[in-house]
Amino acid sequence: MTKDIIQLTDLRKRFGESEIIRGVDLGVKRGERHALIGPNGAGKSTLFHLISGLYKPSSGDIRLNGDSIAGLAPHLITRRGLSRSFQITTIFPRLSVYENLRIAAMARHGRRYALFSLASKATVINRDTDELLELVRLTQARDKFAGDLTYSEQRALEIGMAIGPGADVILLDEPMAGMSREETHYMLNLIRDITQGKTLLVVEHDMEVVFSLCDRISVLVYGEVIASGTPEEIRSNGRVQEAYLGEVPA
Ligand SMILES: Nc1ncnc2c1ncn2[C@@H]1O[C@H](COP(=O)(O)OP(=O)(O)OP(=O)(O)O)[C@@H](O)[C@H]1O
Repeated sequence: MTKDIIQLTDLRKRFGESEIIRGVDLGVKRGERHALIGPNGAGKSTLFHLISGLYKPSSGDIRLNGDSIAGLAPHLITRRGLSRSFQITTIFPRLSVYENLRIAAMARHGRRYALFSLASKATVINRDTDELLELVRLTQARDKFAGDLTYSEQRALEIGMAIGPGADVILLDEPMAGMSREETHYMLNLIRDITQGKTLLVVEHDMEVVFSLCDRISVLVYGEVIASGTPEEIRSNGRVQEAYLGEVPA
């Protein structure tokens, strides 16, 4: 089995005349935390949409665990063990925190679940939901409407929804967007915890977060990966310094 759990090969995406993803080769190793960074409009969200199945590639390949998932529908990709969160909030505001997470926990058992008896279904799902509540640190808020949570609690719930189905690979799109320093710190610890033993691919603009959280970083500029490496390698890369104009922490 390949070491790369996600493998992109000469991946391209065109919208009409414009090629937004221009021949991306990228490997994400099993068990690593990998950041995808790049200036606004570089194509980071587009790349996430391609990996998670929201967009179909114009050409090239996407492999998950060695198998091609290029062009598969999002729910089929989730079933193969890849979940993502979105920049926009995807929780159900008029359901409680517990009910939201219960929906995500139900997705964990897929078709196998239909074979359980009613009683064991309830037991397994309640256990998984309690575990999720604790993992995203929302046990105190379990009975609140999701819509009444603070902003950072909503983002934590959203991450819970993304990991609920039990994915090995988690894609997070700007998890720190709009957060204060304190909230960022809280979220950073939470992400460290929930991605323990899993693979994380994260798009994030906060360079301090990227450099402290991730094992490897890839830099996307105008639809091309200009560098991929450890934080040290990325920090000392001339092309990255040029693209970032000193935003990379020393
Ligand atoms: N559906 C679409 N149709 C046409 N152009 C699109 C579409 N989606 C994205 N683009 C274009 O692709 C380019 C890359 O957009 P994308 O949102 O992927 O960048 P990004 O790196 O995620 O930016 P940001 O950091 O600002 O979120 C932009 O120029 C955008 O206008």
